[in-house]
Amino acid sequence: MREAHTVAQVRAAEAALAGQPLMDRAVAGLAATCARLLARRRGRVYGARVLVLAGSGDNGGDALFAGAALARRGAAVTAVLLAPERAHPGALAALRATGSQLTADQDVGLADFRRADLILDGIVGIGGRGGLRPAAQPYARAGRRGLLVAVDLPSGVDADTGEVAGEALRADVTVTFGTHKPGLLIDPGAEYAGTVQLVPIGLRPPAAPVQALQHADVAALLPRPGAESDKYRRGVLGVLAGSERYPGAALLAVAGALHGGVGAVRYQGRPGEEVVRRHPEVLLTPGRVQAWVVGPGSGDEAPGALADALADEVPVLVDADGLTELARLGPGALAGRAAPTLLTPHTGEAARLLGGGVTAQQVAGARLHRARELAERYGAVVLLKGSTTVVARPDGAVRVNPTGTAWLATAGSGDVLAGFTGALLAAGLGAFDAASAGAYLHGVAGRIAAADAPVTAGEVAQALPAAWREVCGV
Ligand SMILES: NC(=O)C1=CN([C@@H]2O[C@H](COP(=O)(O)OP(=O)(O)OC[C@H]3O[C@@H](n4cnc5c(N)ncnc54)[C@H](O)[C@@H]3O)[C@@H](O)[C@H]2O)[C@@H](O)CC1
Ligand SMILES: [K+]
Repeated sequence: MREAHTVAQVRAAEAALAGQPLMDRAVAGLAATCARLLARRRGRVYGARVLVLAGSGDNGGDALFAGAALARRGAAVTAVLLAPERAHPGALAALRATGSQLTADQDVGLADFRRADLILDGIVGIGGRGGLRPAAQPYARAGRRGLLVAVDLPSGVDADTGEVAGEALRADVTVTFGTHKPGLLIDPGAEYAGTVQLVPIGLRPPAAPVQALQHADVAALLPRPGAESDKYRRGVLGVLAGSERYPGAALLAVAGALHGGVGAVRYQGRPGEEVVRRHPEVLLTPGRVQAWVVGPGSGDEAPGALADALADEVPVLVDADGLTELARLGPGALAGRAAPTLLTPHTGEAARLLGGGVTAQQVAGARLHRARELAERYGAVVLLKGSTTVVARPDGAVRVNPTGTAWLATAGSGDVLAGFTGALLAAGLGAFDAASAGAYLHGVAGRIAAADAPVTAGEVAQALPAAWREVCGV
């Protein structure tokens, strides 16, 4: 599991270790990574051209110290100071002692930026506020041929949220210290971070408010039938999806559901005959279910379908047209429910649920904040889909999904996700776990099915068993 902590938590954990050589540990890890990258790229560190961009705080200090370490191994290092009068004095002295060039001339800096083999972005770290300052902005736009290594996080990315106000430096590798920061896991910030490497420095932060699960974590959550299981004990999922107008959504939601570890899927929507023709395993008779999926392709039938599902005191996953109807009704529609509700909006649906003129673009730019806001307002677990899928609980706990491929942005992909995740709910997972495991496996299936080429939602559903096997290591 990757864990991410807020700036305040990092500061508190650092304060608890006052007197320990935290910066030395950070710099040692940073310099070792840079040396490894240079050796891989050009065979050796000796003779490499390295540019250090150093701001006014300890982030700049880390970059300058690492530059000094590389200079001692024969790299030709230039440091550009963005706030010369406030640069870290000890780190400046260390770099000066190697005979490296120091300058405050940004034209020299930009020329070196374009031709360096490796650039260290130490403009600003967890102390950064409010986006890049004007002196740093040209570096976010300039072309380059070398690798860019962000120190702790890419300058311009908000550490706590992943939001980017204006511009940010785009890194190939981010070397982060002590713990991940939420902004490294959540888009748009995550996109700027490249590959993230964690350098342990001995911090002991509290429970992480933001987590990213990995294979073993998800494998531990997935349902496994015991010797005593029969189809009813493994759970039955009810699907209220599809309509005369949109029968495809029903087929895809059911296709996802059939791979989600339930004993049976009970389809209660309109195009029942077609569903059974394609999926003969499906039950059409009414009866008890352990969870509902409602909304994909429900069209005009969404109001009735949503009311039916919410009236049943079992977990309910609301998607697509169900969400549009819920946005019309408002959070009050969920107020009386004792069983969990899971909402799976894309950014447009999330904007509608939030109301008040919030746009899809605003949701995409502040995923963490908006997912938490929705979860709190509706008292429901929210799975906010998109370039980084974020799962938020009403108490603010968040899991960020690390799997997926841009090819998953295809028609019907969300229907498969809804059916599959609903099945995990019916199989007994809590809403937070079902949402995180559902998004995770759906992303792995997308990658397997797409293999770097366009993919259909049906193919993603077919790849779910392979994803399940990969994640469980069988
Ligand atoms: N505190 C510690 O124990 C450790 C800190 N470390 C490093 O220290 C960094 C934090 O250092 P600081 O607290 O000095 O903070 P930073 O170096 O991140 O930035 C603070 C400085 O940048 C200025 N600043 C704020 N926003 C800016 C912006 N948008 N553009 C330009 N300048 C801006 C501030 O005026 C302040 O002088 C971490 O990111 C990490 O790199 C590591 O060495 C590990 C140990
Ligand atoms: K930085």
